[in-house]
Amino acid sequence: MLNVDIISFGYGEAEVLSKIKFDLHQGDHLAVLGESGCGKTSLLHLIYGLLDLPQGKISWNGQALLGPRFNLVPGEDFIKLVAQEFNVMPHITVAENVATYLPRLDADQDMERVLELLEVVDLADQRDQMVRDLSGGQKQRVAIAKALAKQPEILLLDEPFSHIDTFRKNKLRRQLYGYLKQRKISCITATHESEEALAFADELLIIKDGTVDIHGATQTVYKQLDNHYRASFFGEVSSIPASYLNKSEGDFLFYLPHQIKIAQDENGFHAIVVNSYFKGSHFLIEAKADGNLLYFQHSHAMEVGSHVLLKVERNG
Ligand SMILES: Nc1ncnc2c1ncn2[C@@H]1O[C@H](COP(=O)(O)OP(=O)(O)OP(=O)(O)O)[C@@H](O)[C@H]1O
Repeated sequence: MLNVDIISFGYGEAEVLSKIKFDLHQGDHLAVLGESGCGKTSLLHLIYGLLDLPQGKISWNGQALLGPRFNLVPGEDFIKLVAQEFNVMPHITVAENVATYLPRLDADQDMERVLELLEVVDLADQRDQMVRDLSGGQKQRVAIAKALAKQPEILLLDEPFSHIDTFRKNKLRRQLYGYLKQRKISCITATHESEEALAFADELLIIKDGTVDIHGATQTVYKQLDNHYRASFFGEVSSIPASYLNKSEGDFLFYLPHQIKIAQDENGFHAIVVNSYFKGSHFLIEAKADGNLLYFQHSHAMEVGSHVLLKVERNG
């Protein structure tokens, strides 16, 4: 089990992370979400041991994970990090890159392992290509295969599919996260991609202003997207005055598009359609209720200026 207890961490005087405490069980997948600059990369680098943590403690199965002050070569054998500036060697082939960390005692066995990993990241056909000739997304996949070669117990992925097109992304995610689950490799991903977090992570951790905004099982967190910051990772957020909803919990309540519906009876609040955006399977309708912009889904485009009566359903 991974135990993270960051009391305080900063670069120099400025504090970047504080009071971040969580455990992650073997084989579980945690997705860390947060706005740019909130400290996701710093968190991964602390866990990996690229940074020293003066106040707090991080350990894996009881063994402290220490920074460069204590560990001349950062990182332990059982933990791998695929950083945003992925670490690949350009002047050797894809297969040779992946084989870098293998024991090299049995060439056939090594090649079998390399091919298995290249299948996971969909690069088997490129195995003899020089890495310098690959695209950014392909290099990123080589870095992932390389990190997996020696079967780590924990894999840290910083924006793992940022360079990869949507077309390929979904298949890769299924293959990679499926492989990690099957091998019980714990995984922490820092990501902006809520879809990936929802579909593949067991737990979500949302960081705000350097500290934990919410942490818990994915579906539990999803049911508690009740502030603007949290909800904004999962779609367009509508801020609706509590008075419209006859509620007294705060000035505004926050809803995602699928939680706002057209009311079929008179029990609703009025809004005026401002725009319709085609989303493929549906339209996203932008409407205004007094000065507040709202977003909801609808099966077809709506005429600009038309009146709608809306209601909300938190679990809709
Ligand atoms: N080496 C450094 N020296 C000083 N400040 C740094 C250093 N690295 C990061 N920071 C600062 O620490 C804060 C957190 O940065 P970090 O890269 O951890 O955020 P992030 O959430 O990963 O951002 P992004 O999503 O944009 O990658 C930022 O304000 C950043 O400017």
